[in-house]
Amino acid sequence: MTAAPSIQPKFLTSRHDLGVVAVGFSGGQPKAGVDAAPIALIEAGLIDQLKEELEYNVSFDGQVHNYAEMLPSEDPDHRGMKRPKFVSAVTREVSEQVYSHAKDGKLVLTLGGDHSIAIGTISGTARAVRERLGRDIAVIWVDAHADINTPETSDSGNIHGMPVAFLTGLATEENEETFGWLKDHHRLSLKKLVYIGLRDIDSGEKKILREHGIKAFSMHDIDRHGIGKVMDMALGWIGSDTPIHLSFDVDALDPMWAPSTGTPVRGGLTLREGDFIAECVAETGSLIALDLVEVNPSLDQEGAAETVRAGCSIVRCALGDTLL
Ligand SMILES: NC(=[NH2+])NCCC[C@H](N)C(=O)O
Ligand SMILES: [Mn+2]
Ligand SMILES: [Mn+2]
Repeated sequence: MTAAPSIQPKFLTSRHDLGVVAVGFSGGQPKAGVDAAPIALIEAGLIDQLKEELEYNVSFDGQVHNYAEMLPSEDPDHRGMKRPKFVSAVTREVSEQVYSHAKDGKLVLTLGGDHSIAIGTISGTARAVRERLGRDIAVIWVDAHADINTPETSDSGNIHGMPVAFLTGLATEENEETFGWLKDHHRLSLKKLVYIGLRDIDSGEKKILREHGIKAFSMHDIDRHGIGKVMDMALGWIGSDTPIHLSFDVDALDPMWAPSTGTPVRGGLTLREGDFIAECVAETGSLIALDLVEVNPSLDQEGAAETVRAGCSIVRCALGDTLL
């Protein structure tokens, strides 16, 4: 039996209030099955643990949204993007759901879904925090990938490789139906973005990271300095007076710990390093939102239970489970 976390939240109304959004969405990439992740995580007991062991008052409508009714009748490629209208409509809806929790000062946990859903989650918290506290948020993006392709630099056309470009305004669109709904109040500053765990970055993305001087700690940096020093540097860059949204792609972990994911890359974080990142963010008291994405139980089925377990572990650590 674990005792409740001892975190002192700096930007939330209460230590105990948690909004959960379950996004069973796979339209940002081509592989089916990532939409089943929220159910798998919930069936593994995640939400019950948050209620019973970590003593959160969980607001959750009990629904895993699959957004099938939002599927547009036609959705042709646009600037090379696949399913642009569908992803735009779903992320817009997710943005509203996350916003409605965050505007009340609740911590928000979103269970994905592929990483395109971060267009919704981060825009939702950015807007709520601006309205509620008059501040900008920071984002810690833990991932093997940078997901900062613009439609033009992307080789795949998969929108789960583009969320950061849309959130930061590197990619923009006029049409409301294809991300034109993203306004300034939804956006994230490139200076408030920190990456951890990168090891598979497209050449166009490398150029973007360099040209904009984006703060990024690759696996190379983690090998060189150790995860402890990297977390000190990452959190030092953000500073102690900024609310943090943690967006955790399970493929940041080595496939040894999280094999069931759409774009696995070898040479990743150990589960302990992933948990440590989450614990360090929890310890700051600045966490306002957490995404866990890209768990796909139908890939590498022998590894699915392991991957789900790893995902649950990351979430519990970020919510304070392992802090004294
Ligand atoms: N969220 C992810 N797993 N993203 C993988 C992106 C892979 C590649 N960079 C692309 O643009 O398609
Ligand atoms: Mn990834
Ligand atoms: Mn990702």
